[in-house]
Amino acid sequence: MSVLAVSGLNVRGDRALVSDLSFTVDAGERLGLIGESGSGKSLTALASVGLLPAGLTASGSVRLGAAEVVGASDRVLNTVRGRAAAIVFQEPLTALDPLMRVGRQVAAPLRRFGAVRGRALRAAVLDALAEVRLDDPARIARAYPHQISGGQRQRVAIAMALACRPALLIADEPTTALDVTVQAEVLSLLDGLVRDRGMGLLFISHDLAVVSKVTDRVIVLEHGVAVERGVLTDLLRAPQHPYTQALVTAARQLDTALEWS
Ligand SMILES: Nc1ncnc2c1ncn2[C@@H]1O[C@H](COP(=O)(O)OP(=O)(O)OP(=O)(O)O)[C@@H](O)[C@H]1O
Repeated sequence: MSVLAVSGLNVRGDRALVSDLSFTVDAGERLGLIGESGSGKSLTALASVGLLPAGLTASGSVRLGAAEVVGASDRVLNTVRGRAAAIVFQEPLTALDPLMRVGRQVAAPLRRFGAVRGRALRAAVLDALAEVRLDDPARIARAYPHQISGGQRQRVAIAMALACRPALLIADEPTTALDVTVQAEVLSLLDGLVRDRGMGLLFISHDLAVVSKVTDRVIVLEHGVAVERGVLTDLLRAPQHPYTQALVTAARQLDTALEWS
């Protein structure tokens, strides 16, 4: 069953930003959306949950769980956001309130979706922080976002996204702002959590090497248009579109450079 079904999606501002895009993500399936900066990846993610910025409009169809997102009211969207899909953004501070202790922030979705209170809620917060492999969850829960590292903040953002038990996790460049070692740890964390929970994953990145670590199937976006799609290993072996060929060559060159460094 599809947890997300996008069909003929168009996003427009004063020009076409995403054009006639169609794809599905089934439960337990991982789809990578790859393309350079400005290719429409984030807008696709935002349109999928009905969060396009003001001034942009979507047409076509986005079915998220049981709801049609395109044209839906906020009332309808609020019933699916969080539960049907949760998003992790590149910059974890987007998801975190700088003035609120981490524990209270993680508690909010747990209270809302898990209906737990009091001591059980405090225990659930610590469990959620431990699940994203944060050492000393009690200390992290007491901290303000600026008192923990970028990697720890991204783990907290992941814990908050997962607290709603979403059927689909949308991860928009979740490791781009992190240094390479932390990046690898967070990718392996995401990989394990998605597998354990049987969630669908829509993983967005400009980096083919990163996408190849967590997804099996990819769509290549160029100027808002899907120019190639397929199983990642096939695409790496025999990219068809010139743009995909350029992405694969660039990733190989980087790999070779790293091997030699
Ligand atoms: N609020 C907006 N109003 C007008 N145009 C926008 C708006 N947001 C994004 N765009 C344009 O839409 C296009 C796609 O943007 P999008 O953020 O989806 O790209 P992206 O592939 O996610 O890139 P990046 O990796 O840099 O985030 C870009 O040309 C961008 O300038």
